[in-house]
Parts: sequence; C-alpha cells; structure tokens
Amino acid sequence: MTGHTIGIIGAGAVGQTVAALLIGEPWCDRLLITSRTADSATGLVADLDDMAHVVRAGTRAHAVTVAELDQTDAVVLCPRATFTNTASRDVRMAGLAANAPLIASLARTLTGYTRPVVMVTNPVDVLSRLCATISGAPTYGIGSATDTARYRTALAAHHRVPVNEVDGYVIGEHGDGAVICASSTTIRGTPCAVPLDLIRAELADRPRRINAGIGRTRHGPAAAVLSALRKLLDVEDGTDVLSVNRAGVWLGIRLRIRAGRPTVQPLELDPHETADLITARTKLEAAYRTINHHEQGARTCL
Ligand SMILES: NC(=O)c1ccc[n+]([C@@H]2O[C@H](COP(=O)([O-])OP(=O)(O)OC[C@H]3O[C@@H](n4cnc5c(N)ncnc54)[C@H](O)[C@@H]3O)[C@@H](O)[C@H]2O)c1
Repeated sequence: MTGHTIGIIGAGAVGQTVAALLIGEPWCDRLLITSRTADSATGLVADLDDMAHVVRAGTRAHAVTVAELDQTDAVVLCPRATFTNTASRDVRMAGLAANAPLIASLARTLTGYTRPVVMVTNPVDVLSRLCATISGAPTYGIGSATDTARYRTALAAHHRVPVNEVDGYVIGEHGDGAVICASSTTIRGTPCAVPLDLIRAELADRPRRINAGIGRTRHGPAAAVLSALRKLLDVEDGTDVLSVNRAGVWLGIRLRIRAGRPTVQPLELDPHETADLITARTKLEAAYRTINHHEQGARTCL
C-alpha cells in the first residue's frame, strides 16, 4: 500500500490543498508538481517540504515538467486558465471556453498515460470527457461527491439529525444540472421528506458563500480528490460519486470501487429525477459539442 507517486497539475488553491492533504497520507511517497510557472511549483514544494519536516511525514514533493508526470501512479488536474468569470448562473460552465484549450493541451501531453487522471477543473464533467478522449487515460471528474456531501449536510440540518444518518446522492452535472436523488434518500434507513427548493438553493449558495468568505472553494473538493485517489489506487474500498463515461457522456454517477476497480451502482430514480438526468445529459452533450474541435488540435481558420 506504500510507495505511490501522485502528480498535481496546477499549484493554485485546490492544487495546494490537495498537496497538503497528500503529505499526511502514509501511502503517498512522492508528489510531482507542475504549474503554469516554475516559480509557483518550486514555491509550493518548499512550503510542503517545511510542512513534511514539522509533522515528520515521509512524503517528498518535487517540482517537475508535465512530461515527467509519466512516472506517477495518478495525476490530479486542477489548473485554471486566466479569465474573469462574471456569470451569476451556470458559473462553472462559464469556464468552458477558457479552460478547454488548456485541458486539451495538457491531455495531449498525457497521451498514452494509463493510470487514473482525476479532473477538478470546471466545467468538470465536460473537461473530464475532453481529457479522456484526447489522452485515452481513465479520467474521473470530481464534483458530485462534494455536491453529495453538501446535500447530506443540508438535509441533516433540516431534519436535525447527525449527518452520518443521512444516505442520499447528488448525480448528473456538477453545476446547475445537478440531479438530487430525493426518492432514494433515507435517514436511518427510512425514506424522508426532501425540501427540494431549499436543497437546490443551498447547493448554489454554499460555494458562493465560501468564495465570498475565503476567495476560492478548496478544502471540500480537495478532500473529494483524496477520497477518489484512495479508492482508485486500492488504498481502501468504498463508494464514491464521480464523473465517468455513461454511454458517451461524462456525468456524476455512483460508483462502487473495489480493489481499485470502479463499477457503476445505478440509483433508482423517480420520473422527475429521470427527466432531470436526461436534461443534464443533453446539456453536457451540447456543451461538449462546442469544444470537441479541440480533439483535433488547432484548426486553420479560413
Ligand atoms: N470540480 C470541483 O468540485 C471544483 C471545486 C473547486 C474548484 N474547481 C475548479 O478547479 C480549477 C482550479 O481552481 P483553483 O481555485 O485552484 O484555481 P487557481 O486560480 O487558484 O489555481 C489555478 C492554478 O493553475 C495554474 N495554471 C494555469 N495554467 C496552467 C498550465 N497550463 N499548466 C499548469 N498549471 C496552470 C495557475 O498558475 C494556478 O496556480 C478551476 O477550474 C475551478 O473552477 C473545481
């Protein structure tokens, strides 16, 4: 279980938090970090080195180039292109045009990579598909796991029960097309009332509050990355909600991961949830069609 090397692309808010969490993981020996500038990667490495010495962790971080990531057991993709996001709805999808060429270029460098790639960059479902299509690497998007955690927290507060008594999932798009699986949600094993409007409002407002308070959402998604890595690298078995290929479209789906191998665990949906999932799927397919030219590389404009 020891000896894993993890690559991180993008030394920003999420990349730094993922790296700090991995320093504390006994199964992670090495972190290979690359970012837009060598300075930010080496700066992060020095800071992590100090951290590792203080807490006596064995994990060592190194600044590398993207080409050197072929030595890793998994890669976390969390870069963000420079752009100003002025959207007030569909906020994550608003990053599509700016982030797609960045992810396409990194995915080309990862061509032939066979280990898991964990995508964080938004819009995560569409960019997971782009990365998987270009690189051929098994690509898992992070997003619905955080939505699921937020859903359970909000529902537990509403019913005034401990959060670990709530079992329920959010699947589909990590964004405005999230599908709340209310009909299969239980508290202590018993179906419960789900105030959908309240939950939808909280799923939209919570990241807004985090961003307003501390600038960027980082700890929740970084924990979701760690949870996925532990399972995909066979450190532990368990259930996760990740964005994967479902009949050609990447969207958040419940997976059971045993011995590092994910299998889809479909949830029973009522007619409303089924309609929501079809809507999310249609939206993600339409969004992908606006960027699929990146599969071919740069086109000549005539
Ligand atoms: N899926 C989720 O649940 C989730 C949650 C939070 C953030 N995100 C997304 O993750 C991405 C990163 O967020 P952040 O807050 O860490 O952003 P950030 O701006 O803090 O950091 C982005 C980093 O990417 C680096 N970068 C830019 N171009 C690069 C390149 N070509 N190669 C390598 N690195 C490059 C930048 O230098 C910067 O260090 C965003 O798209 C954000 O929307 C997703």
